[in-house]
Amino acid sequence: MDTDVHGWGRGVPDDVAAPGSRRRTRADRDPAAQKKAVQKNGVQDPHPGAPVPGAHRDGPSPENPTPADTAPSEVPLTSWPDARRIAARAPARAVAKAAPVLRALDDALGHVLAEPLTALTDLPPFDTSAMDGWALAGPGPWRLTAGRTGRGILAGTGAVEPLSDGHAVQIATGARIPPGATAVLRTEYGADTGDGWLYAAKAPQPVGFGQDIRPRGQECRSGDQLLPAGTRVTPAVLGLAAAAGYDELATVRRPRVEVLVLGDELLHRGLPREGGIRDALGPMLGPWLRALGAEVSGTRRIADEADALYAAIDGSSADLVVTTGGTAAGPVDHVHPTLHRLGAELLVDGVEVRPGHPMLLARLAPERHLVGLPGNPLAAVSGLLTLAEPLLRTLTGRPAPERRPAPLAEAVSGHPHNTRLVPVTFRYDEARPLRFSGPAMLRGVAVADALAVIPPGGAGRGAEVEVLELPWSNGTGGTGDTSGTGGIGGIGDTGGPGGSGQHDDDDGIPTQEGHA
Ligand SMILES: Nc1nc2c(c(=O)[nH]1)N[C@H]1C(S)=C(S)[C@@H](COP(=O)(O)OP(=O)(O)OC[C@H]3O[C@@H](n4cnc5c(N)ncnc54)[C@H](O)[C@@H]3O)O[C@H]1N2
Ligand code: MOO
Repeated sequence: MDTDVHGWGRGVPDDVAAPGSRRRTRADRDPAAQKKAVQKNGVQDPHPGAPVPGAHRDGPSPENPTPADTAPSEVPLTSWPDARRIAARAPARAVAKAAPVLRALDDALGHVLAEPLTALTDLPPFDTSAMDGWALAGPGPWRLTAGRTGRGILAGTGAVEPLSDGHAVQIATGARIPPGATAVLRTEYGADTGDGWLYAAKAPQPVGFGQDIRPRGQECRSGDQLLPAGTRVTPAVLGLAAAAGYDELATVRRPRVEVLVLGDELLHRGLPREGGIRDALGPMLGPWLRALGAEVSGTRRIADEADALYAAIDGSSADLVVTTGGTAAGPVDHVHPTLHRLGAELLVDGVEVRPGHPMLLARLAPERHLVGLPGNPLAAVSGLLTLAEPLLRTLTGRPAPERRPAPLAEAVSGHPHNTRLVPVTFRYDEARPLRFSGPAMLRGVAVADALAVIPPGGAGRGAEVEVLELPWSNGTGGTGDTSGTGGIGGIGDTGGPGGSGQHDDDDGIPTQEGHA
């Protein structure tokens, strides 16, 4: 496509002309740019001691001029790695203060441990039989005893009688080992001759000391740390916690998030009509934010009207307000002016990333933030993963995920100065870029496992790039054959508009090998 809708590439040389400064002129898209610059540069450092790149918070200097010293409409974008760092650090104080929430085990799934899970008991709590068979004392053959119940020793019985040397008693898996027992003989290895004697006639080898006994504390001792704080509660964690003696778990309070969807053109039912299109973000963001650990208090549609947006943000008590649309310079793009009116502190105002560069992060109050996602749907996903994900990670007390690079299955062209986030699917341990990944498209990301982080300038085939896994991904290389799910080798390139051309989609970025 010839049109450059992104402010870079063929049509827009300003980035290219000033690669060192990487500034863009904001005045053409925002008449309030000068005001914003003053506000952004005049705020107090939210992280004393922490550098806040691109925000010019350190007072005037030749390298770091005041807005008055520089062209007033030029505001630097934040680099993509810095934007993620700033977002991750933004709410640190809130987390430190938040008291953990005690949740019953059956209410804790998906939450995050606020404290380490420490064993409240030894596991196993007593010496226990690993098999159904006979508990033995010393070498055989053994004189059989019936035990107190006449049925041998069952699991869950209280005190057990000691076993004297040369004797055997029937025992069930999980039952307590009687004092004096030296091993367990499995049912299938023993021969009960009916005359009161037991022989290890069918055992493949002599019965060793301690055989098929699980000693007390084999898995853990009381007081051992089983899991660190920050662990997400999975079904397996629930099982372990129960085994270790817990009835309830101390969990991190889930951050409350409210989603405000802006755009009078958005329809909520039926087919697109009369210039209107379906709201793709309302249905997507709530569940996605929940998958990132948030409690979503609601998704509201707000009219393209400044006072309505002001009232919605001002009246929200959420820890994080997420807006969609209205970040650019259109006549009804009210996000920037509204943040200004609210006296909000812009921590990030534009990021060197494609798609999604108009994304923003603001502090509304000491412990309340707003992430402004661009309206183009894939740009909104980019903003979600760049700003909301790190911020929610901190608010939910989760550690940063390990950086997992994956080799690219084919070359991906890059922006000259900006990071690109490209939907990929994992196939045979490689990350395959997906088609239909233009800023306004969701068809690629709907079948993606991750977004690959393409550094400025692009990355060649086989280059190891960072990947941001989607919450529902099976993990790098773990999915095996994904053909038919829209990968390059799947339905994505078998037809349809944009399905066979050299360009990926309307973002104008060639994705075929050799064009990077
Ligand atoms: N003069 C400029 N124009 C634009 C710039 C720019 O820098 N200067 N940036 C472009 C980029 S890049 C993006 S991304 C968008 C961001 O726009 P907004 O955040 O202001 O969003 P809108 O204008 O409201 O919408 C953009 C686009 O997305 C559609 N949209 C919005 N919400 C939804 C939704 N919930 N579901 C589906 N689609 C949605 C909307 O209809 C528009 O087509 O600005 C560019 N313009
Ligand atoms: O690049 Mo925008 O951020 O069209 O999507």
